Amino acid sequence: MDSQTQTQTFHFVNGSSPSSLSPDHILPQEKRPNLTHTPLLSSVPVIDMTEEPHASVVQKISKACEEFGFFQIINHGVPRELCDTVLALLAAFFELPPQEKAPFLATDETRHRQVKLVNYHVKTDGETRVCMWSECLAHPWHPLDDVVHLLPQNPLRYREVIAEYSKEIYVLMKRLLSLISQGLGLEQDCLETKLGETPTFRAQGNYYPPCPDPELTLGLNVHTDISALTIVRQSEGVTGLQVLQNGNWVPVEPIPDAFVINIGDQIQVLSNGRFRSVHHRAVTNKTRKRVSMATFYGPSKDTIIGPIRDLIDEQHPPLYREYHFSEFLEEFFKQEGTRRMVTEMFELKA
Ligand SMILES: O=C(O)CCC(=O)C(=O)O
Ligand SMILES: [Fe+2]
Repeated sequence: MDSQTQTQTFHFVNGSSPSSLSPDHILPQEKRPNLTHTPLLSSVPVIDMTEEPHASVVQKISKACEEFGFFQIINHGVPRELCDTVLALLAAFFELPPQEKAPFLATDETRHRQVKLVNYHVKTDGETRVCMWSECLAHPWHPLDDVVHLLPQNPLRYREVIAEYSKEIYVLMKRLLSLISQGLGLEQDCLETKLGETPTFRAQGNYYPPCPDPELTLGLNVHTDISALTIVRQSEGVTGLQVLQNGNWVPVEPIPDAFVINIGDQIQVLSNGRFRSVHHRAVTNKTRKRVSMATFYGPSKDTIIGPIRDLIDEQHPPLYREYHFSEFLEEFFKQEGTRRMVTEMFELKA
């Protein structure tokens, strides 16, 4: 047994042990992952960020965003040790005794807190809540100065290491936004400008303990990311993230020292549907815990989002209407627990 295998120390924040699957984690038949039907043949493209010429990186990213909405990057310049430390510290936080995690737990009253521990759920038949097999720690990642004192103090180095990681991710995020803009045939700074001067920077650390019966539950329910762009660092050696591709769930295999990048709903709209925000989910596995750190970049509430004018012509009429991002968020919260149809609400019907 290696150090990844056992997770005896993990307890859900409500004190329950992950060694048995309580009824409140069991999904109704039609929402279960159906793992035996997962094809292993194809996965999302892997792009070497140092490849020459530069135009070929732009072209590969653009193709991946059109076809998959997801890709992985290697040789990205972020120190590997730093990323490993982030995941190790996240794991250490979730493996603290429940009473130490409890102050971070979001309740109905505290759900607007900047820093919060969330156990997501799905609402089945209107009211019944099924809990996901995960715990998530959500907080801003940039700028950190205003919130660093609200982040966990245990493990001891969490604040300091997140601050360092945040600097690296900031540089990478801007670089990716520029490459994606170029892939759309736009000026390098176009997407960053359209996403506004005061973007929203949210991070979510996800912890999935080993699960006694992965067929009956999910780590994270099917969703698209409502922001613009996501950078995910995932544990090595454990598969869990799956992406919907032509009606099949395709695993995003962990590649050493890679980041998973995905397009969110706002770039789908800005690109007038050319780049896709794709449904994805996290499944669990029987023997190993899995940890991931997702960092999101999105607009602020008062930013106006709509298809970029340069991408619209007679052959490409606008597919979406313009909206304030606050409207998008309102719709998102209204649809909580149901099938995600937020982007559809802003579609212009021919
Ligand atoms: O755990 C993962 O790899 C996926 C996380 C994710 O989709 C999210 O946090 O939005
Ligand atoms: Fe996601």
